[in-house]
Amino acid sequence: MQIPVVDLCRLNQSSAQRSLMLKDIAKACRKHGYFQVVNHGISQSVMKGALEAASDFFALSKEAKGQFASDDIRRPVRYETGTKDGKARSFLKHYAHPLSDWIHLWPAEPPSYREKMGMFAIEARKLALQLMDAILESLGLGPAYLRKELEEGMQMLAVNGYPQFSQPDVMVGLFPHSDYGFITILLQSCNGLEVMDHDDKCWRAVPHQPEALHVHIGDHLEVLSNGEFKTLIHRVVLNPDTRRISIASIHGLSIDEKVSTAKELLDGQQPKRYEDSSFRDYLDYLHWKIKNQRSFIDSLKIGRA
Ligand SMILES: O=C(O)CCC(=O)C(=O)O
Ligand SMILES: [Fe+2]
Repeated sequence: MQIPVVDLCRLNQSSAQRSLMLKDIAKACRKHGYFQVVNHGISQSVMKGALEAASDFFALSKEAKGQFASDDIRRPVRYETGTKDGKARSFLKHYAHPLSDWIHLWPAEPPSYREKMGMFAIEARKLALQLMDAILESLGLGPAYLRKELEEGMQMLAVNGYPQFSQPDVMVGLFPHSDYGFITILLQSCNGLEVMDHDDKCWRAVPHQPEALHVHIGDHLEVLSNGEFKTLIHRVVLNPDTRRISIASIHGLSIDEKVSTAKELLDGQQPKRYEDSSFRDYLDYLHWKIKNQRSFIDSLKIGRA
């Protein structure tokens, strides 16, 4: 499969190169809802360090990991594990921005966890701000659109561990879903991520490319763009050859800041198609959601009860 690739080198070259890159970004976001980014500025050692920290965390005793266990999705640091309903994933989710507000709540074991994961969090955020700037500009919203709000925005790291398993019809890693934020930057240790094609609705595997990072659109960018860019449905299949680690860095506005469709994109022909909502609204929605109810993004669509 042809994966759209964005080379970030071109961001800082001539303005002609930059506008070509913005066109590539807009095309990838509109047609696919995802792309791979290369020359992104995050060093191999920082990426390797984060994957090692994650792997060392998952190798800790049940008791050590259990102190973070909770099924209250509103907690800022939360561990969950287990094989249930045909899926097998362990994860540690933690808020990551502003780092000094949260890092002391992250695991103190393994001893290098905070440092290695913290480095990745900082670098991923820098990249996310650059990408979001470019994505919003590519939508026709002036440069620096929402920059202050995004700089003060939230970052959540989902650190995922999946077992090796070779029967995809018996057990998967993660069921189809979309992420709530503007964008997700994903680092993966090996294959396993699959994305749903916007056109034919078939699943496509996203190959692991060690030097690249996968980026996809989340619910709140669909809202901001009035549906011009669609959130990406994705899932994880278990790898038959090896255990798998992934780190998803999810970026959005701060917890109580409502995301509204950009007024610049609305007119008589293009009425507003989504309700405003914040990250807290998303958490509340998931908290109260009755099984099998609509997804968060569907719940925001206007006029489609
Ligand atoms: O493990 C992956 O590749 C994806 C993880 C994911 O979708 C998530 O944490 O939201
Ligand atoms: Fe996800």
